[in-house]
Amino acid sequence: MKCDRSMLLLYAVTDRAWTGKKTLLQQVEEALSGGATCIQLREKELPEEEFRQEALAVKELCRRYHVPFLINDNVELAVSCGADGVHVGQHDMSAADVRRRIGPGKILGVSAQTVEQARQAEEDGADYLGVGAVFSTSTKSDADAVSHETLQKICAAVSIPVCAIGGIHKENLHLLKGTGIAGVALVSAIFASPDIRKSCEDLKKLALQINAQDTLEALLHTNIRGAIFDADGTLLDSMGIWDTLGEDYLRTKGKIPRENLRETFRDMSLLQAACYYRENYALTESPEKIVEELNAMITSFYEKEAPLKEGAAAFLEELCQRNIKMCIATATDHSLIRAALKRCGVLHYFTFILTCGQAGAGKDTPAIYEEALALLGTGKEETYVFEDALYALKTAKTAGFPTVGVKDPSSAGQEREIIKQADYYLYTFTK
Ligand SMILES: Cc1ncc(COP(=O)(O)OP(=O)(O)O)c(N)n1
Ligand SMILES: Cc1ncsc1CCOP(=O)(O)O
Ligand SMILES: [Mg+2]
Repeated sequence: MKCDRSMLLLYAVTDRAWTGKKTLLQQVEEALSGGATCIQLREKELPEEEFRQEALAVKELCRRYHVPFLINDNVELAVSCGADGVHVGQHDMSAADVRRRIGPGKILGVSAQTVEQARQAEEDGADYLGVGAVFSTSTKSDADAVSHETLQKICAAVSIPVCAIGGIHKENLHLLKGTGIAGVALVSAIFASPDIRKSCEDLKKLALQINAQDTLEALLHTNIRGAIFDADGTLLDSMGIWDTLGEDYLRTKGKIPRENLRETFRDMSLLQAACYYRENYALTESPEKIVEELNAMITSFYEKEAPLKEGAAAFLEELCQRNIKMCIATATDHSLIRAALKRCGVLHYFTFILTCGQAGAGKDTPAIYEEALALLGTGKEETYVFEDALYALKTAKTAGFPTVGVKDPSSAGQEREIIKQADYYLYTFTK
């Protein structure tokens, strides 16, 4: 029995701290009946012979449920009792030595906290990685913290499946959405629960939802029939223009910007920004002329530069192959978005471009999404709204649309909330 991604979906790692009136064997059976997809026997203090007897009993139980049975740390016991595999960490026997000892047919799980360790483990013959602690945990006092960014990087760096571990429970499991993990490994959320079977059932449902086997892949297997895409920050890597536009403009006038002018575009209209530059940098042009020149720079950016996000073209093609109707819903000028999408070679995927101007309202109300939906002619529950901005995503979600959050640096401060709110979260369009 070798490892595949589905084995890691709901990985129960034992701990006898909470057996109470039950035996560990009974607890493991409850976990199996609740849908655990893998069992790891983790005994840190049990005398060797008791460990062996227990291992044999748990092995038989797992056989009945056709679920892989692994032993933590003790490689010799895993070999002698015929377990399906063994899990070792960075301070245990080296992965390469374990692989030599157990042979090619047994499952080898290795803990990794960094990309380097992950790559090394794969090279040494690991079948899967356990990465954590991804949240704070009191189950393992010496566990190093692993950020979600590192978890995501590890998933992208290796081709073996990865499960997250450490402090995961029902309330925070969704935060792992989109990291690329195949599943979650849990100790206390399962074995400290008064109703292990029910907890496993609930956790498995959540794990299935966030299982980013590939979020893109998962999305394609939903009921999706229509897709409403925001443009800036979602399909186009265009938000950066606002960071530099003010400074770039002043430089064209031979002025040296004294400050970061990003706020002038975030908090002011173009006309207000023009007046601000005029007053603070002694420009002689009228505010209207400055607006015209700023607009020319913006137009040039969309017409000549604004790039498509990596992988977006291939994703749109996949949606198109599946006959999914697509449109754009944007607050930006129609002609600018059209020009950028045309230059990037993806305009033909969209039935139409709808702007907030045309809908008569911004994305703080659902008018644009409702109008786009009516024009697409698909059902609301099968029409997914793709947005990078939290406020827009919330509007669509509140209006009853399934939502897909798309990562963009401009929304970095809101990322956690977007992940929480969105039904799916795309860190990237690349597979
Ligand atoms: C699935 C899984 N992932 C990680 C670990 C941790 O292993 P390790 O770092 O060796 O720590 P201990 O569990 O031995 O205390 C694990 N056991 N399982
Ligand atoms: C074994 C292990 N490895 C990293 S964190 C951890 C403990 C996980 O336990 P819990 O799920 O109760 O936080
Ligand atoms: Mg260990």
